[in-house]
Amino acid sequence: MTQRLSRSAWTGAGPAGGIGIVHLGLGAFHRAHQAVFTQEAMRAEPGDWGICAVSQRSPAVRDALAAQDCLFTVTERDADTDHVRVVDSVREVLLAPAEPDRLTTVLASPDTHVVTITVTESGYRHDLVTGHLRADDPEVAADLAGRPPHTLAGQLIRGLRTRRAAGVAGLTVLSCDNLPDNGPLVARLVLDFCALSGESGLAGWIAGNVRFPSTVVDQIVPATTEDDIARVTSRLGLLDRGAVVGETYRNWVIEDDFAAGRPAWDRVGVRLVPDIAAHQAAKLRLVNGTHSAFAYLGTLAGCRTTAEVAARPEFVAYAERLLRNETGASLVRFGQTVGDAEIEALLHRLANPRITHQLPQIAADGLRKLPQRLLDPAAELLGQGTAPRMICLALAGFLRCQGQTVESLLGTRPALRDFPDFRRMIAEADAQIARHGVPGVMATFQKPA
Ligand SMILES: NC(=O)c1ccc[n+]([C@@H]2O[C@H](COP(=O)([O-])OP(=O)(O)OC[C@H]3O[C@@H](n4cnc5c(N)ncnc54)[C@H](O)[C@@H]3O)[C@@H](O)[C@H]2O)c1
Ligand SMILES: O=P(O)(O)OC[C@@H](O)[C@@H](O)[C@H](O)[C@H](O)CO
Repeated sequence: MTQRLSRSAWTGAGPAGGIGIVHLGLGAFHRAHQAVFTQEAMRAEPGDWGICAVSQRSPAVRDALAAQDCLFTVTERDADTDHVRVVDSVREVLLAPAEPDRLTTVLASPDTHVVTITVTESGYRHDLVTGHLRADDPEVAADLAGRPPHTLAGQLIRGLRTRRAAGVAGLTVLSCDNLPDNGPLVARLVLDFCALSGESGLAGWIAGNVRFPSTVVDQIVPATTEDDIARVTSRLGLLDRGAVVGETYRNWVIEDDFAAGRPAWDRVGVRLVPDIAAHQAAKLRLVNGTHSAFAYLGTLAGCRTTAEVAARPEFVAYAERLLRNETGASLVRFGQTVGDAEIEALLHRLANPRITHQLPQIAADGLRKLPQRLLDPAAELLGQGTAPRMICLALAGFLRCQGQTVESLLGTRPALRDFPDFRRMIAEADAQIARHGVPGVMATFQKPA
């Protein structure tokens, strides 16, 4: 039997120093992205920035990493080669529902200066229109009633309440989920929680001591497969059940507004900027908007992965129009233009045949993803008198794939109801798909040979 990855089996790991970061949401993305940047930052500038990484629901990743002294591999995979590294920046793993008191203790520790978050769009439990905490969510209500918390806001509040009571200084909370204004969103949710629990003193302390910078994260990291684990095991000679695989491209932009210390992320390629709005809109609209369009239209055309979609010239021609004339053109509001080289580079990323990003993973939870990815640019184009026809095709694909109604889609961005033409364009796109099928509609975008 192959020996398991561990600190005794793998001698290349760095010293197991102290914890300075708590990460909520121990999924694939955190391991490939923030954990790698943090490892590199600690190599560039040593410090106690080890991560206590918290599984929110399932014990699987916690158990896998706990059996490996928290070590795991990240494979950065391009079209030809794999670059494998062992990551040692995670120093403790927890399962939140099983160890709520340990989670509170580490959130309240004076050594903890940063909390990072990747709990997916649905993990915030916010109202899509108001952006406020959904007090009617049963999990939020149960946390408010005083059980050991299960929700993001409940967990943060319990830690911050304990921190304040112990006289410990504030910290920085960094959402790394694909949500617009993700910093203010988390700030609003914790302050809403305080308002609902009647803790105005705590709310005042949070407003004065805790910072919530927004971030933009970018790296395609699909769910790990058994084949990925088998490959890395044969390469390393050690079994790694915590392995993750991602593309070689990796980007992180953070609004420069920290409460206290942080790892030397700026020394390893992380950009700290005064204003993140343009970076955020560009990433959500170009990368995630194209991903969503491919997920719905590609599924209807019988594809299973983004690479299969991006290998079809008619889809590439469609995406070029989407990116150039619509999602890219909408960035003018942020003072940005999108050139051919950028479009080509993005489509090259999506076409990587060795990254098997399953379309259902991207397609899931569309009502929580599409507003920032495709509806906001559509609204801005409509406001300028431009018809967002490529976006409407993607939305028609979404409605068909997920059995949703236009009403539920527009309910996420009610201002779009002011554009009756928008409904008509989505209906026309749907009629085109009904008449010709997605491959037939896509074929109309292909340049003549
Ligand atoms: N994977 C990527 O390519 C990628 C790239 C950029 C950003 N992200 C961001 O990271 C998020 C997570 O991606 P991942 O690949 O790690 O996914 P994953 O499925 O591997 O992990 C998701 C994590 O979120 C937690 N979670 C899911 N639903 C939750 C809920 N309702 N409440 C609380 N916790 C919940 C899970 O327990 C798990 O820890 C994405 O949704 C996205 O916002 C991912
Ligand atoms: O992870 P989600 O659900 O927010 O969206 C799926 C993908 O579009 C996304 O994860 C991308 O891979 C990523 O955002 C690229 O940086």
